[in-house]
Amino acid sequence: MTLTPLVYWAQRHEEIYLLLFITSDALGHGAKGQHEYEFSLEFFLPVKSEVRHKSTQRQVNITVRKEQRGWWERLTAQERKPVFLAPDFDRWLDESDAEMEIQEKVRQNKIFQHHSVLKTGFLFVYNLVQFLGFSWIFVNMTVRLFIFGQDSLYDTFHTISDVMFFCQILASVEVLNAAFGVVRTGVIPTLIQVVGRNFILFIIFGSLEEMHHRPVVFFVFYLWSTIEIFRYPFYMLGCFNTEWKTLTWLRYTVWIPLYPLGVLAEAVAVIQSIPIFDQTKLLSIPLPKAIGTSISFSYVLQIYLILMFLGLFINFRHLYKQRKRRFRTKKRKTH
Ligand SMILES: CCCCCCCCCCCCC[C@@H](O)CC(=O)SCCNC(=O)CCNC(=O)[C@H](O)C(C)(C)COP(=O)(O)OP(=O)(O)OC[C@H]1O[C@@H](n2cnc3c(N)ncnc32)[C@H](O)[C@@H]1OP(=O)(O)O
Repeated sequence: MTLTPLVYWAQRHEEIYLLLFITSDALGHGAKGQHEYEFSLEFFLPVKSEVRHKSTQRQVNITVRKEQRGWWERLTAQERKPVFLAPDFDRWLDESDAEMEIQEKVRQNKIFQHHSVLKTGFLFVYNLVQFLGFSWIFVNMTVRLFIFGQDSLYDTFHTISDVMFFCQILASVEVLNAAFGVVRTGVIPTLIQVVGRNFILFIIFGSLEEMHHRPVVFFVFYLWSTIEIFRYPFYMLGCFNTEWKTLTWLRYTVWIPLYPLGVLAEAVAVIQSIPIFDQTKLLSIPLPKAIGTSISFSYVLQIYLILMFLGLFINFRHLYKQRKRRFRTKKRKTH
């Protein structure tokens, strides 16, 4: 038995919406089981041949595009409305409301485009500044290593630290970017990365002069900057939705040896600093007079050593997932 569905309709200047309700009692037939549904409409004016539709078990949504933009005084060519046809009040708008809806969409679109240009510009400049900073660090350290050999390991802090301070303070922006959804990444891995590095830079190296001449500074700075000279240009290309395959591969591969080595170098720095904090009592936590002593900062460092390996585990897993995701989907243009 062929049934006629209930058809609800609404229009916009460019489209017609039809909503078909497929119920067995459509138009009062009250029949059960599987049925065929059929209806025909002669539209008021010509429409385009391509039709979009989405169905669920009980309804079908159809969108038909008008051949010419405009407002129709009715849906069908014949003046008498077919019995199965009714207005879709959920989507019904009169002509002026539909016009306002279009204007609102255009306005929203403009705002979105404006925001998107600002966001891209901001990210591009941020990544460029970081790239230049870390490149300067990397090139400077490499050249000094070639010229001065082993001696260069002992004065890394004095030659490099100002630029490293600048880049790492600026890197805090990445936590905000992640937190406010400016980039599609997790807050926790970014926070671990930024807090972890800044702890080493400002507390271990920055506050202890005794650490400034240690070769460990060289290894930590070199490992940090090596990944960043690939990561930031990768993001710069990403701002324009493009990529260079080799760079992508490097960004998502070089961390595999660098990250554990980086954490190892940072751990060595923390371990080397423990006796210095013990001797100097720097940053020690004072206790009430009744107890009469203070807690050495080295206890905090021991806890930090454990956190470091936890951080390593979380970020290693995160980077591994990002790598898998990246090499699974190849949706970007390649150059
Ligand atoms: C809660 C506080 C606890 C503190 C505990 C402290 C524990 C300490 C542990 C410390 C361990 C840290 C050790 C570390 O310092 C050692 C080293 O760094 S060694 C050197 C090697 N290191 C690395 O390789 C890591 C480098 N860093 C990173 O990769 C990132 O910082 C990280 C957050 C770890 C991962 O990056 P992300 O999640 O952003 O991954 P993606 O690159 O895949 O990006 C995801 C999407 O976001 C887009 N994006 C991200 N940033 C930008 C940007 N600046 N500009 C434009 N676009 C950006 C990116 O393109 C991706 O988008 P899409 O998916 O569309 O391509």
